[in-house]
Amino acid sequence: MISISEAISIVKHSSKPLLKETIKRVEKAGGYILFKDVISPINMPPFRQSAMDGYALNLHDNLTYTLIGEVKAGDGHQPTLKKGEAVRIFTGAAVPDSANAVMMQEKVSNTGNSITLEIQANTQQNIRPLGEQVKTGDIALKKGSKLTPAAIGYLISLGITEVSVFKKPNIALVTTGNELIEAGQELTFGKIYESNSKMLLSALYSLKFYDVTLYKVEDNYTKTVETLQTAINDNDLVLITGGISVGDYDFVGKALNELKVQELFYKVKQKPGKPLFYGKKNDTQIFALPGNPAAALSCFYVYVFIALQKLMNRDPEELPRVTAKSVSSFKKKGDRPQFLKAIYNNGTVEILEGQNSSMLQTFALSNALVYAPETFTDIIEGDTIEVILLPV
Ligand SMILES: Nc1nc2c(c(=O)[nH]1)N[C@H]1C(S)=C(S)[C@@H](COP(=O)(O)OP(=O)(O)OC[C@H]3O[C@@H](n4cnc5c(N)ncnc54)[C@H](O)[C@@H]3O)O[C@H]1N2
Ligand code: MOO
Repeated sequence: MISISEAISIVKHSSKPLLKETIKRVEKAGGYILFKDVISPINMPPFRQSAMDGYALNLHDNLTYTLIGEVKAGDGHQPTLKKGEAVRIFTGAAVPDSANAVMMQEKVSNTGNSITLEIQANTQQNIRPLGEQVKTGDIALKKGSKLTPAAIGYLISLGITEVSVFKKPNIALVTTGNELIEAGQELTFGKIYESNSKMLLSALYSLKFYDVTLYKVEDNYTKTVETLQTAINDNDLVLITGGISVGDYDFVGKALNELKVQELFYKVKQKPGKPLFYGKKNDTQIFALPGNPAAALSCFYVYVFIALQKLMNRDPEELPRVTAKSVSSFKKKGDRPQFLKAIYNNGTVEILEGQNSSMLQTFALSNALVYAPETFTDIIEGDTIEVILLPV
């Protein structure tokens, strides 16, 4: 049995960025990382733009200008202004080539055929130059940039519709167990509703991983081998729940062995999640999470999260940890370090009742996990303790 810190370090060292390219529609590429530089196909702005509602001027030494026309946003015409002439203009409209300043209308009095400025305009005032943001052929966004909402808007503003991005992993979620039936069906005696797959699917979606395939397998050795083989062949990351402990019908460990999955660790000194398995086959990473739902989710946040971040070359590698003052007391049993479901609030933390790894009710109220190391026996109200903040 290895320690939590050893297990974390093995996951960190064994997961590498998935260096595969995929092409995405820009509007669907939020959260992805650019695989290549994006070159701008146009100047932005594509023409000299007015930044104000007002008047475009061909400057001269006098404050009064003759009004000769109008250009609205979207107009394609280009009036020619002689020195001392002006056109009415609006924000976003093309400034005529012959105009060299725009004065906002608040600083102008209009007499009909002419206008008078309160103060003289400076050359190029209130004109957004052609290509001010980016020029045709320049790098608009560099390889490695994250596609934030602003980046999506920027690329679309350049007329770009598709981008090359780092592929996100294809993820398999495999549930095992004869006792599992799908919510919506009648609950017969001895069965329970299968919740791990939807719970982990939701956790993956919230971290923006959408390429997830669900697999279900009964407690049958041959079927477990077949299902895991397909899941491993077709995916970059495989998350299995259940069947990893020592019972006669826990076939996951034996199946992974038959499939020649390289074991990187099995069993971590922690509560919950002792029978956690982590391994690799070729470039596919495999986590066998304990079937107990709260243990599966706790392992997801502490270990699988790291693998996901590393696959995407994202920071931070681990969920944030802070220290907080406990507002509750907790009696720790046994010598395994524990992750405790808790509510963190502004520097304080409340450890909840009901820490059993079969219980999701407590987890459903939590936004944090308290880390109680091996050396702790009891946590007393007022103690300063380490807290992992969950992305909920
Ligand atoms: N003799 C021993 N027995 C057990 C040990 C041990 O060391 N020696 N460890 C216990 C610990 S700790 C855990 S954690 C569990 C892990 O067992 P498995 O990973 O093999 O999981 P299962 O036995 O298949 O299921 C455990 C529990 O979780 C329920 N479950 C499973 N899958 C789902 C699902 N998809 N949705 C909802 N609930 C699920 C299942 O019905 C069981 O109640 O082993 C202990 N035993
Ligand atoms: O490791 Mo188990 O998760 O304590 O029930």
